[in-house]
Amino acid sequence: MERTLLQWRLLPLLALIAALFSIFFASPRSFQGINRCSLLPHDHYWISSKRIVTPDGLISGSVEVNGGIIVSVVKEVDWHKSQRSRVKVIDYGEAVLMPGLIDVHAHLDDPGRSEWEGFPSGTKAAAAGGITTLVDMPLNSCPSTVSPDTLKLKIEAAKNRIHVDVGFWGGLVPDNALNSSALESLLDAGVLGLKSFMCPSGINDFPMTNITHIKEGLSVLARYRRPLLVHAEIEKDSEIEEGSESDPRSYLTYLKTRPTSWEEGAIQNLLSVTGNTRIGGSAEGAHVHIVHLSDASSSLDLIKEAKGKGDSVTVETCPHYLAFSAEEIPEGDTRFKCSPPIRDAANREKLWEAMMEGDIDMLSSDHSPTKPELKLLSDGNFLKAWGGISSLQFVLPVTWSYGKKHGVTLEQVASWWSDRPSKLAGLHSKGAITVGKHADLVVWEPEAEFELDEDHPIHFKHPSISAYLGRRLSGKVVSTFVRGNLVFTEGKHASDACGSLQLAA
Ligand SMILES: NC(=O)N[C@H]1NC(=O)NC1=O
Ligand SMILES: [Zn+2]
Ligand SMILES: [Zn+2]
Repeated sequence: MERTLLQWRLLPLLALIAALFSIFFASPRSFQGINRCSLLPHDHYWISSKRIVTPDGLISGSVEVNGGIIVSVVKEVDWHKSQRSRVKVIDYGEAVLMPGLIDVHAHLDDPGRSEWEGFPSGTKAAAAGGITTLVDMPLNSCPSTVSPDTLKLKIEAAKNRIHVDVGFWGGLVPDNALNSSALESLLDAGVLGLKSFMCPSGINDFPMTNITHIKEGLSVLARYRRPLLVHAEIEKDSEIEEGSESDPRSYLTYLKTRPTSWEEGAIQNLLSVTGNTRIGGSAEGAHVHIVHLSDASSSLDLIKEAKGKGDSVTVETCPHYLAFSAEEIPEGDTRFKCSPPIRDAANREKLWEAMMEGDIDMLSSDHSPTKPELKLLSDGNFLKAWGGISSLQFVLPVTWSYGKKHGVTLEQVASWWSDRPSKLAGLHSKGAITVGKHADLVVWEPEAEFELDEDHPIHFKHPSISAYLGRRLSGKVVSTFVRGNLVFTEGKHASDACGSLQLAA
């Protein structure tokens, strides 16, 4: 008797607890309360768009996301009401839905030089620009990423501070290049591949490698099937005579210090060992990727020739080489200083031609900022200022704005910025809108124009040093999703930094 009474009293209480439980933990509102990684209170939803860029071409339809993964891609005509009755549908209308960009060449400078950029600001800028994965370069942080211990410092520094996914390249330097167990331990620790310089890097603890270092590095990389990225410039006599009275504020003076023969010489030297990467060669499985090509003449011809012979070689260029020309760089405007240098307008047109022909495989930002003091903006001395372009947030609109007149298609943009980079970095769960891949997505409006003035919210640390400031661009990023989390939309970021590390297994 007593027991039944107790049950009668307990039951309503239990029901109340159950109701409260369901309100707090199951409703969309409470989901938002606990998932601070996403601005969207849903884990399972559809995204509709009239222009979805898929590997099979542009479609009008919907993409279903569940648990951070793309679980279906359906054309509009095949999309039945029943499929979407119980889940959220976000309809972006005419805005383009594309795989998120993968930037395989960014210097985030963290730890050690986070006053130059840093993981939080750099990855926020990436999210605002539709970039869903960044691969961080091993130099400009302090120390450089050249060993398992220094990689560990990167991993620690990135913890809970990255708004998009991040992977790392390790450094191939004279200290580790001829020591296969040192390289193996760095590769075992999870770097996606290695990077080396054929000329001084400008960073003391990242010395340059010679061709023997590169050859040895490739033989280790072959076993891991990971790439070597190379800054291909080699020091030759400059066209400026010592002691001459050349004006350091003139861009032409700087251009003459790094002529095309520097790129050509390095590439010639580099390609003397890439034959080993051919099928049946001693370094089969390794791959050489030439970063930030600027010279569209003999250097490019050499690369084409090597590819023709079956060498495993790819090449990237950067939006700044496609947008700017030497002729238009104002006197003393060191925001445009980078290496290799931006060359003349005729070269820029040839770079575009190579992009359209497929001779250049992909794009990367080479976002390499510094403190404004080191850009020497008031001095305007091109020979002394830090070389590096700040562009991270704008690479998509820049590619589109300057590519339009060359007839660039949305599919090409997705190939240059997502598909090819995902393959280079071995990020096989990323890079395309297909079933089973991470739901890394960008929604953007190619037709929307905006003025990059002081009122435009810029998320990288030092907007004043960006050469893009003052430009009018077309292509506005509306939303960015990283593994299903809506990390950026309508100018706002999700509050928590929930990017994940992409370490090679
Ligand atoms: N250290 C570094 O970031 N260097 C980069 N800057 C640049 O303009 N080219 C580079 O390789
Ligand atoms: Zn470089
Ligand atoms: Zn770089």
